[in-house]
Amino acid sequence: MGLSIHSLRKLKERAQPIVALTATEYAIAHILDQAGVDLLLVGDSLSMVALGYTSTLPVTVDELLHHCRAVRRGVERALLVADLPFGSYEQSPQQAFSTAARFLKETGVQAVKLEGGYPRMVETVAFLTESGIPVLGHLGLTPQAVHQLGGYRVQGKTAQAAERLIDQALALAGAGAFAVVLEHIPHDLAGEMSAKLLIPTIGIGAGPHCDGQILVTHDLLGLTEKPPPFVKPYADLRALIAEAVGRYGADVRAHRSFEE
Ligand SMILES: Nc1nc(=O)c2c([nH]1)NC[C@@H]1CN(c3ccc(C(=O)N[C@@H](CCC(=O)O)C(=O)O)cc3)CN21
Ligand SMILES: CC(C)C(=O)C(=O)O
Ligand SMILES: [Mg+2]
Repeated sequence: MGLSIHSLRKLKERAQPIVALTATEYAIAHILDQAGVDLLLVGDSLSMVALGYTSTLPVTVDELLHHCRAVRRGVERALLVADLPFGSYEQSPQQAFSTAARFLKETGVQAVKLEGGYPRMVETVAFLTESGIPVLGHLGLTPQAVHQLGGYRVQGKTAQAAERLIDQALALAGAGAFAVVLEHIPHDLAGEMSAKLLIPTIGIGAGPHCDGQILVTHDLLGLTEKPPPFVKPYADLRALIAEAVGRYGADVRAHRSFEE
């Protein structure tokens, strides 16, 4: 049996950090799952890293469903979560339910993530969880609101904004969210929120005091041309791929055998 939302809660209770990453397709997802990642998110960031758009806004429900089906075939152990894309859930709890139900029915993901909090998304999270759909919250830098926020800046810097984030996180937990992503907020604030909440926090650019961490896999592996400033690169696959392809090209052009 793979991990469930309850396994994540137990990890928090035992003070064991949750390891999370994004997944976009079958082959890499299989490697990440076998490597022991606890949670895999088919994030709408694939709009940028896999589809080449300049924001997360253009990716459609049908495109994300396609990626979720591919990832699902590669994942046995990790809890599999799908981002609900911009425009597919904000109108009403009913719209969110219809979209989320498609993800669960058509792809086999176990939960959905949506961005935002007070007051509308709290109501939506309650509606989904009461309908049996686990929801991962997402507060702080919510990239689908990039035009509202005026860029991908740190959020929650003033005392008032910090207070508001804490209130929203508590409200999402009260509405039944099984965990919440905290993106690009001050590290001490993320620590305070992690201590106040019974549900796990999963940070990205939010410091080491969260109950878990998530990164975009393309950033971790060094496949992104200009990754966000909070990413520590663990590999340089761009260089590795360029070098391998260079050697292959040299073999081909020299009529060298490349079969043995
Ligand atoms: N590949 C990738 N990785 C991510 O982590 C990611 C995405 N894409 N797409 C959606 C959002 C966008 N993210 C980002 C992108 C840029 C910054 C960044 O450069 N921040 C600067 C200031 C930018 C500004 O003021 O406009 C900073 O110093 O905070 C932060 C988060 C995080 N998310
Ligand atoms: C990085 C995470 C939190 C995300 O929302 C995404 O990849 O779309
Ligand atoms: Mg996302």
